[in-house]
Amino acid sequence: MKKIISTTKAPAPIGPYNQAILSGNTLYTSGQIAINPMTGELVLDSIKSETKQVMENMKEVLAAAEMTFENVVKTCIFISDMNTFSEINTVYGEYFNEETAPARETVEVANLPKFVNVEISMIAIK
Ligand SMILES: C=C(N)C(=O)O
Repeated sequence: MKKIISTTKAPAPIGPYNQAILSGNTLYTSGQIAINPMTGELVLDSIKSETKQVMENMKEVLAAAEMTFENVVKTCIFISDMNTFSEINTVYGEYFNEETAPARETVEVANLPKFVNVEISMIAIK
């Protein structure tokens, strides 16, 4: 069974995808970028504020599926510049308990939608 997860508390999709799909007990989120859902504007002031907006958006997507970061088992971080890795980790780490943090990969990519600097997707289990 495939259930579409949707919330106005996170940015609306900017293409032909949904914010997340729940399949059984598993939630597959789309990649979040730093769009402020209230204004529709990108938050690109600093890599830290950009990462925080991404994580806040993701928190709302998880909440729409009645989940939290505690449910997350895997994440994928796409970044435009590996030199920002440390700052992204600092913000990202504030959302997870170090001992139960999910599996993850981080990859530098040539470009991201809307020319943002970071995009994060997650898989979570209920
Ligand atoms: C932002 C996205 N997740 C996308 O364009 O696929």
